[in-house]
Amino acid sequence: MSAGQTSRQSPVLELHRLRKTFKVGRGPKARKVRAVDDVSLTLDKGTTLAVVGESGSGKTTLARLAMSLLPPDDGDILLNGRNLTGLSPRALARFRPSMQMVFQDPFDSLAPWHTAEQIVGSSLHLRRDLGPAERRRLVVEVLERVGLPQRFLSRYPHELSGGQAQRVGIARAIVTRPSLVVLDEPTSALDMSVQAQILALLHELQNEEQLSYLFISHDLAVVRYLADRTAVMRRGQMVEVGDTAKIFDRPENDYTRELVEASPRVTAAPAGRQPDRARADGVSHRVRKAL
Ligand SMILES: Nc1ncnc2c1ncn2[C@@H]1O[C@H](COP(=O)(O)OP(=O)(O)OP(=O)(O)O)[C@@H](O)[C@H]1O
Repeated sequence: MSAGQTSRQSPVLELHRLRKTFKVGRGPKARKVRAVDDVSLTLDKGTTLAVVGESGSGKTTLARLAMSLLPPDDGDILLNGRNLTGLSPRALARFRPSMQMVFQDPFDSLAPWHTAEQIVGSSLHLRRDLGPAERRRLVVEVLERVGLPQRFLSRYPHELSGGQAQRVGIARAIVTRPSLVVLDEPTSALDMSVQAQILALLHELQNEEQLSYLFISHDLAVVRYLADRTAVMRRGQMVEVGDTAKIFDRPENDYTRELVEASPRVTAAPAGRQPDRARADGVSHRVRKAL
């Protein structure tokens, strides 16, 4: 497909036969690592697609490709039907507000010398139509939306708890009303009770704003809570993808089965019961209690 081509009623994100190889080491000891090897995936509007797999399986590389932060060696990336592959950095910049990311460690991802207002407002830098008052109004609104009242506007990251900092990270991501939000282990650096609050917030925001999440995670209990569909990666390849309940209850691939069985906190949903994220059947007992 050619760059910039569109199609109607397409998924929010389409990854088509993506490949990415890294060269590791130098000289005669140099070798190639196939970080992402022929991976195709789609993400529909208002849904969550989780990508799981052991460390080094290629999840982060796939997320960076999806965000067009890294060029693929081969394959296509389509956002709302537009092919982003091969676009110049300048052309790509126009799509940046539509693709946002929430990072694992909120403190690492927030500039320490900026206030919450500046951090969230930075996402709006392309909105030249906004005057200072309107920009501030949007920032106040989104911070309230994530549970931070106006007094947080002037706070610096070091004046925030982990959960509050992650709320600022989420506000920064959603203030542009993005088509795609990549959640890169957004709760794994947080305390368990805070984790549950952030998950509940992400779930609520998705329902209200029809957000589409590509969710990278190690925590299968959390995946079961948040994801409609789950893709399992191993050594750069997609070994299985499907509805989350099916992946967890009736995995077809041996590796998926091993992964699910090795995660003690993931329980099977009761027979005959439809997966319902709101009931949080599969979420760990501790997270469920806190929700
Ligand atoms: N910039 C890079 N240069 C060289 N090799 C890389 C680079 N980025 C990733 N890799 C390699 O690609 C493979 C996939 O890495 P990736 O970080 O995508 O996996 P992951 O599943 O996200 O792992 P983790 O869960 O530990 O974050 C690994 O073998 C990794 O060492």
